[in-house]
Amino acid sequence: MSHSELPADVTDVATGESVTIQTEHGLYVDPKALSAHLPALSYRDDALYMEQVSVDELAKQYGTPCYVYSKQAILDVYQAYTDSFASLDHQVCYAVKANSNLAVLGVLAQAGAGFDIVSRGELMRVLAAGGAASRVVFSGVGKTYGDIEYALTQGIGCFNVESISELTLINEVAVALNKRAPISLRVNPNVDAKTHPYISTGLKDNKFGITHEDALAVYQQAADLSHIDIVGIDCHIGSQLTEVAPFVAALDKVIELIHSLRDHGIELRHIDLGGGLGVRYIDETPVSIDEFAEALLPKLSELGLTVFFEPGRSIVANAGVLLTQVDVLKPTEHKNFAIVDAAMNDLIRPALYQAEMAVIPSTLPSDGIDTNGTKPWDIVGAICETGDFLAKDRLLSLEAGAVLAVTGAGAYGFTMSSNYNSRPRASEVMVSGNNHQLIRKRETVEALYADEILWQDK
Ligand SMILES: Cc1ncc(COP(=O)(O)O)c(C=O)c1O
Ligand SMILES: N[C@@H](CCCC[NH3+])C(=O)O
Repeated sequence: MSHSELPADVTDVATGESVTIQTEHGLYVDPKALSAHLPALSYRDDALYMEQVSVDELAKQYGTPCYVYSKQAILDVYQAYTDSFASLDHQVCYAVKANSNLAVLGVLAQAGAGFDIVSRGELMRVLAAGGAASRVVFSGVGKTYGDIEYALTQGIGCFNVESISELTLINEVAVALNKRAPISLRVNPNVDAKTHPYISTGLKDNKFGITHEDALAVYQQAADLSHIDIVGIDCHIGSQLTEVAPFVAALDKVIELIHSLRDHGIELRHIDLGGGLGVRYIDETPVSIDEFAEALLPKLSELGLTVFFEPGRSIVANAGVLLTQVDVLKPTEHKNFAIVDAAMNDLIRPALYQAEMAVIPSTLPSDGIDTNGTKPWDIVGAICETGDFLAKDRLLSLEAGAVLAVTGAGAYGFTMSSNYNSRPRASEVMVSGNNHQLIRKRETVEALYADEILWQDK
C-alpha cells in the first residue's frame, strides 16, 4: 500500500489549531505543529530536541527503547498549579502512579510538592526521593494492615478512606501503635467524568470511594472511633478529563457534604479535589490549569479550607517521550507494518485504552515532507500479540534504523510497563538544559530471572 493522498501543502496544517490531517488511508500528525504545543520539544534544522539536547544524540548514547523526561517541563506545570491557586492555602500532591522514577519524585519534592500514593511501595519511593511523609495522602481501595502500619509509623499526612472496613482497620492499627490516624473520606459523587470507562472513577458503578448518600453516616462513625482524626474530604472522579464541568459538578456535591458535616459538628481542615486534568496528546483541547482554577476558585475560596490536588498526568505526560527505533519495515498489499524496538510492554496505553498517541520522527527530511514517500504505517512492537501496537494507520515516511518519539509518554508509560515476552524494561533519562543523565538503567535479561529457582526433584 503506498499512496497517502496527503495534500501537497501539508505543512500548512501547522497554522491551525489542529495538528492533523485525516485522509482515507490514515492520520497525518504534523510533527512541527505538534511540537509547538509541547513545551519540552522543538525541531531545530529538522532535528528533534528535548530542551537543548538532540533526541538522536540521546538515542545514540542511551540506546532504545528509552524514556526521556524534561525536568523543566515537569517543574513548569507544577509551578502553573501553584501560581493558579496562589490565592488559596493549597498543596499539590503529585500522583506518584503517573511516573514514579526517583529522579522525577526528587525534582518535585525539592520544588515543595506533596504526593498522592496508592501503595506502601509508592510511599517508600517518595521517602527515598526525599519527600516528606507528612505531605503525602494515601489513596486506594485495598490498603492492608501492613500498608497502614508502615504509613502511620512514617507519619503519613492523611489516609483517603474508601470503605467502612478500611476505616475500622485504620483505627485498629492506630490503637495497636498507640497513634492517631488522620483521615478523610473519599466521596464517590456519581458524576460522569466523560472519559474512557477504564479511567472513570466517580460513578456509582466504579469501585472507588464512599457514596455521597452514605458519606455523612460514615463520617459520624469515624468521629466515634478512638484513634481517628477527621481532617478532610476527598474526591477523584477520573483521569484525562478535558472539560471543567464534571470537576465543578463533583465539587458542588462535596461542598453540599461539607455544609451538612458542619451542621453535625464535624469540622474539616482540607478538601482534596483529586487529579484528573487531561492533556493534549494530539488534537485534544483540555482546559488549561488557569481555566480550571478560574472555574473552581470562587467556590473554593468561600470554604476557608486548605485545598489539596492530586495531579499526575498533567504534570508529567508531555514532559516525556518514548524513543524507539524502527527495526523492520514490513509493507504488504493490505497494510504496512513498522516493527519498532518498543512494544506494548513498554507502553500499554494504546493497547489498553485505544489511546491515540503521536509518533514523530527524530529527523525530518530537510527538503520538507515528501508527500509521495509517505505511507500509512501501523507502528507495532515485536510481541506475540495482535494488540501490540503503539499507533495505527499513521502517515509517515519511514526507513529502518529511524528513531521515532512517542510523545505524551511521560505519564502512565514506564510505570505501567512489564516484562512480557521476557523483555527487559527500557532505560529512563532526564534532560535539563543541555545536560542529560541516566535516571534508570536498562534492565538486563539476567535480572528478570535472577530471583527464580529451578525445581529440584527430592
Ligand atoms: C486517587 C487518584 N488521585 C490522583 C490520580 C491522578 O490522576 P491524573 O493522572 O489523571 O491526574 C488518580 C488517577 O486517576 C487517582 O486514582
Ligand atoms: N493509566 C491510565 C490512567 C489511570 C489513572 C489511575 N486512576 C492512563 O494511562 O490513562
